[in-house]
Amino acid sequence: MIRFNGVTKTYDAGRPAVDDLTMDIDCGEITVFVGPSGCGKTTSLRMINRMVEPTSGTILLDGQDVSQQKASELRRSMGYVMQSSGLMPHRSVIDNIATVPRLNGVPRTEARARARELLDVVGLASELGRRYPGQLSGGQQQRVGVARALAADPPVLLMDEPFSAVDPVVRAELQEELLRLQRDLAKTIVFVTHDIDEATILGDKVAVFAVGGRLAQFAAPEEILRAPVDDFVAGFVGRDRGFRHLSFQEGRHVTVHPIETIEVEQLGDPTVSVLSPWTLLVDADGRPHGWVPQATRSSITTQAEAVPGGSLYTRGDTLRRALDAALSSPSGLGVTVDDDGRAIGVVRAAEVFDLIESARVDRGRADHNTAV
Ligand SMILES: Nc1ncnc2c1ncn2[C@@H]1O[C@H](COP(=O)(O)OP(=O)(O)OP(=O)(O)O)[C@@H](O)[C@H]1O
Repeated sequence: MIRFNGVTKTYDAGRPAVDDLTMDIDCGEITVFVGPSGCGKTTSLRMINRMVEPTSGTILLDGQDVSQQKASELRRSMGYVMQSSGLMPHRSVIDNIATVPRLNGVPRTEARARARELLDVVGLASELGRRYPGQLSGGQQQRVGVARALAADPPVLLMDEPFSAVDPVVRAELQEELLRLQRDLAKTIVFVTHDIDEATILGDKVAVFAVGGRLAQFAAPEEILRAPVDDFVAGFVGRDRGFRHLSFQEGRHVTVHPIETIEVEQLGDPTVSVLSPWTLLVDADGRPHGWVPQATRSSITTQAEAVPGGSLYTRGDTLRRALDAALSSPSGLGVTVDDDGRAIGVVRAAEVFDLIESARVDRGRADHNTAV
């Protein structure tokens, strides 16, 4: 566990960058520091590995005061990933990943072999290992940054806005990847971001910092979205918090209705009759490829002429995903797929709303019972 005990950092004589921070960060979880620019997130993170020294207060790592440990050793014992990936441009990807093990005295061949394994762990093809960082995309560089941080198998990973320099699609992939990795590795991860969406997606716990380095709320993301502790947190969490909160409501009970489908090869075949106003176009494996409206059914002969579909809902995923699938679909029907991506039916927005409403009523009752 990492314990901040009344930690204050004042850089100049002025206002503290971090003000009397007291919090416990649990092992094996992702704790996210989030807040507006300049509120002390990075300073707090860097005090954990002594890149920054506190002005007062103590930080304990598994009960040991970090100020009593050698800063260089402490830093090497924790993985650190930052926004710019921080890779050394004149070293190959493999040698970048092998850096810390080499500093720790691991022989070169062993360190490289481990680095190759890590490429696979972070989802990169092994041939990329021979390239230089400048020959990789931004997203690939960030994956290498994660691999490098994992190379010495540290129990603690410090991540400072690691995904903020990549485009939203790559960013979402990297977030998924980090969650997947964490399911296997169960590291203690402290992750800094200014993006509340990223914080609620990744965090087991989220610490919302206010300007002036004050910890405004520290709780599970669901609680922060449902019950922000003050106006600052409510404002920071933003107008969409009701919608975001749906990410924490499971969609197990959403009804999946059957839907008429037509295979790509059947397009333009006059003998294939279609009755529904919207027919789902699928490939030979049953994967969805858009919609065929009844009105234009006879004129559509290729997949490219079909109406593009919305987001897909994987059965059992959250209510947010179910609702998004329905609302983003041109037919108003959210295409639902199984774990292999095969279409199994559709969900309706109105029915998702009914589930949201009954969950709200149940929660109200539970809160009432707790109160009495
Ligand atoms: N080395 C430094 N010297 C002086 N002041 C600093 C230094 N580093 C940070 N600060 C100040 O401390 C405050 C907190 O900065 P910090 O970088 O920790 O915030 P942050 O929440 O991580 O911000 P951002 O999201 O913009 O990175 C800011 O007012 C910043 O200007």
